[in-house]
Amino acid sequence: MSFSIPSPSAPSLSLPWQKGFAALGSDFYTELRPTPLPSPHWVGASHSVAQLLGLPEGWHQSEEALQALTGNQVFEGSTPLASVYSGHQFGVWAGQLGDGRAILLGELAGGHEIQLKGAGRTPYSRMGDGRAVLRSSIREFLCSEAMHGLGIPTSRALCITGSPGLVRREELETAAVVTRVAPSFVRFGHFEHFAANDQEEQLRTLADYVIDRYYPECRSPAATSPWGGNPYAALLHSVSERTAQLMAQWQAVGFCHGVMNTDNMSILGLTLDYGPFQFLDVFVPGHICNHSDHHGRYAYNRQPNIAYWNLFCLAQALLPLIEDQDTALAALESYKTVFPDAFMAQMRKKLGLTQAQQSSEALVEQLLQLLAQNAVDYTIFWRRLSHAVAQGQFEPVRDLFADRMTFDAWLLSYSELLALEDKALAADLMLNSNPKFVLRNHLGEQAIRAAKGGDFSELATLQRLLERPFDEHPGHEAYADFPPDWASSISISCSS
Ligand SMILES: Nc1ncnc2c1ncn2[C@@H]1O[C@H](COP(=O)(O)OP(=O)(O)OP(=O)(O)O)[C@@H](O)[C@H]1O
Ligand SMILES: [Mg+2]
Repeated sequence: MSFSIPSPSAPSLSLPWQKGFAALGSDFYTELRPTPLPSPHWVGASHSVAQLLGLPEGWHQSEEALQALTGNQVFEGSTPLASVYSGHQFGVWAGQLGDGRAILLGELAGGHEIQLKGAGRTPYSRMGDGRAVLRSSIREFLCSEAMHGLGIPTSRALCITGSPGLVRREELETAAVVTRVAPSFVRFGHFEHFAANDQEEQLRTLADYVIDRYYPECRSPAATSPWGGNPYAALLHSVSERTAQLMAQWQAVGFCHGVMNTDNMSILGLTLDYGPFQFLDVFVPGHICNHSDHHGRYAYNRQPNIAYWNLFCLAQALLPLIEDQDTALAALESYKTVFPDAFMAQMRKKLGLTQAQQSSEALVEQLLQLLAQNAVDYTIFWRRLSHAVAQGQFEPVRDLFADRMTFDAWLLSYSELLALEDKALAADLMLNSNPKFVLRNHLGEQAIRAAKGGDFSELATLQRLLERPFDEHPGHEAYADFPPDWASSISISCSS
């Protein structure tokens, strides 16, 4: 998307705000205005999110939009707020947290909440400055839209605005604001907050709000009957299954979140909070993407178990409403089958297999071992395999493995299962399940370096590729290539 100079004659953005989360009352949040940033400018925007929100053509030409989405003025009809939540961070109860730098502008009539990340201090900022830097904002913006392009549930990002205003991290950096969009930004930590403070009335109000708005089926007899008629257990069960599905998608695409604290877990099963995330380059099951995660709690291969641990925290928080511990535990039980089943379903699609065969499980297990032992690039392997099935030519895949004999043995077993499939349909399924483009760290880094120098074209190019990651995009092969040597020296921490 290109930006024109804001025109004073651009129409005023009259947006249809409605009371959603804000209707819960002041126990749940603090109303406050964002803190202005000097001389804002556009950095990037998502046309598809603008369409989702029903924004008028040319919205990004409006000075009002630029100022309001930087937090320098407030849209008419919006009542900005910061919500309170708590949470477990790195497995330890952290007490009260809350939106320390995210400010919810409100909810639009279509049911989309709009939130500014990096819009200034709030009562929940603790020692933080309420800001986000350009670097981390670009990563959040790009990855939100990349995940959507991959078909993985996520918060979305409408735009980034930048400012020459300075923020101190390891060094001085410039500030930016990401406008995030989601049906709800409620986290597990919101429930933990009211449970920890023995505020059962507020806990119930929040749970009722989430059920009525996002999980109305949890009140149906079919959903509540396994749980003695309890809708809160039905909610826990639904959240657990959605989370299991999300983990299956993360694992299948090779996504490491990096900070799976309970305050970063969406009650809607969305990917939330893009901090030190990483898409795997080489397949290393124990890969730790967050430089600050010294014990590897959030390593790639631990994510499904951590999600279950987090769900257990949610179950504990909901216990006053569910009333019975065995029921709460039972509501989580299906995670243990839904996750592996969903993961296998994802892997079968990646292999172009449409039928669930017992032998496909062993095939996937052997393959993952082979990928790890041979230090194979995860995304490139799957894309090459998809083309190999399409063209019947496996040499480019074989080239990725040092241990060719073991790979050949695997290929033989795979070919037997593939022989049961329609080859063209299998190849098509694979090319639509195995992305050519993922947001590798070094690609994000290149866009960030250019943007720091005032050139946002690299960001726009990368965004365009990631929005349609299964398309070939001829001429952009470099973006689908192996990472350069310097990629391994990129260090991503919680600093953002
Ligand atoms: N620069 C900052 N200023 C104020 N609060 C911050 C800052 N950075 C993080 N926090 C707060 O610290 C807590 C944990 O931060 P975490 O990194 O998980 O979230 P985040 O990246 O700020 O935001 P979100 O989860 O909304 O994407 C949250 O309460 C968050 O608001
Ligand atoms: Mg967070």
